[in-house]
Amino acid sequence: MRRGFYIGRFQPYHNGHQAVLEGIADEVDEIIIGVGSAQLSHDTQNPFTAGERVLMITRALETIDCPFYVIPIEDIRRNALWVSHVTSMSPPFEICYTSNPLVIQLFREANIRVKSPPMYQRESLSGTAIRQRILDGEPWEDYVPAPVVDVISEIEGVQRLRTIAETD
Ligand SMILES: Nc1ncnc2c1ncn2[C@@H]1O[C@H](COP(=O)(O)OP(=O)(O)OP(=O)(O)O)[C@@H](O)[C@H]1O
Ligand SMILES: NC(=O)c1ccc[n+]([C@@H]2O[C@H](COP(=O)(O)O)[C@@H](O)[C@H]2O)c1
Repeated sequence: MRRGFYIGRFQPYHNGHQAVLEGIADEVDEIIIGVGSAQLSHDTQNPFTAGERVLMITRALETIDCPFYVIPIEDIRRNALWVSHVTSMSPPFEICYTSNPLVIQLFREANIRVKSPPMYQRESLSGTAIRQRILDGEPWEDYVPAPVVDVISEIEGVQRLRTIAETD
């Protein structure tokens, strides 16, 4: 059984993440998606709770042809221990997919194979750009899978982000 691990904050989960996961689905038998910085929510860079992000990802991947698990992972203060923390929370995996330089370094030092997927339309497909569009009142819905639009609507996420931004 070949499992791949993909980590991100997913604030929100967007079409770039979806494209990466569709690619990973062709390479492994099962996917583990780590929802990073799980303890963070209700700030302008991290508006959504871990549970809300789990909902976005689970619904967006409903039709993917690969079994997957979504697990929240809180940050810890010691980078040197972080990979052990991750592996203690996750089903076993043999390859980590990430483009984050610190994550690459930490996994390589732990002798876990790392692969960096290509970036898709990075100018528009980034959590930062999408949060800014929401705040600016510009259309953002085309940059995330349709179920993510539904989840953000269900939790009144647009209003939350705007309210938080006023006080942050
Ligand atoms: N457009 C994209 N195409 C492919 N991979 C992406 C894209 N955007 C982000 N990623 C990757 O997805 C993983 C998770 O990223 P993350 O959740 O931080 O998204 P982000 O869009 O970079 O968010 P933010 O702008 O909030 O930091 C990282 O490895 C990141 O490099
Ligand atoms: N010491 C730690 O807690 C530690 C170290 C490296 C990455 N992380 C987390 O991993 C995730 C990486 O995701 P991104 O690639 O989206 O930045 C983030 O949530 C980040 O906080 C945590």
